[in-house]
Amino acid sequence: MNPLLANSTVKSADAVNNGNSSASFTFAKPAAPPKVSSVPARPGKVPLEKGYSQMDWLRRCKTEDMSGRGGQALRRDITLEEVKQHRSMDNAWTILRGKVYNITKYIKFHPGGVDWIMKGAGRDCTVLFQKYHAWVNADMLLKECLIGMLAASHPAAAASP
Ligand code: HEM
Repeated sequence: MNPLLANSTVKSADAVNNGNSSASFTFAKPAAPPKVSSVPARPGKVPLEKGYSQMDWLRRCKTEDMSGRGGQALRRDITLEEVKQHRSMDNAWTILRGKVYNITKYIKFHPGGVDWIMKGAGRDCTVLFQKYHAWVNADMLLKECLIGMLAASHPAAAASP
């Protein structure tokens, strides 16, 4: 009989040593494990296509024009209305802490998957970003995707440095 199993009845060592075969004790039935929801607490990372790791991304950032600025200076006049025009897979901008990024080329590299990052396309993704991964260093990862800053008149522009 396995004493680790619920309600196993075994003779105690004293009982055996004393020849008192009537002494015995019962293991308490362990509490049932807590019910676990089938919905994960966090959505988790998705498998990415070969060649789409964060290391691949950083390597490509050294040679490709990721922002689409084509060497033009950073802008300081981007409005939310303009950002809203860029919310498709092949043309996606987002606002993060007052900065405007062209994330089109990053989409397939996003470790959380395309669907998640597209929720931030054409809008301010700061709240979503903070919710899922406030620790991610977007300044570093999206450095080459920077187009400019939100126009100073926009409330979210206050978050820009
Ligand atoms: C726009 C810039 C974004 C960047 C640079 C970015 C970057 C990343 C990185 C590096 C990870 C992996 C984190 C890890 O290793 O634990 C990740 C995971 C993830 N991201 Fe993003 N992300 C961005 C936007 C978003 C947005 C807007 C959403 C939600 C709408 C989102 C949702 C997620 C989720 C759900 C994961 C999986 C988290 C997990 O591992 O549990 N991301 N992202």
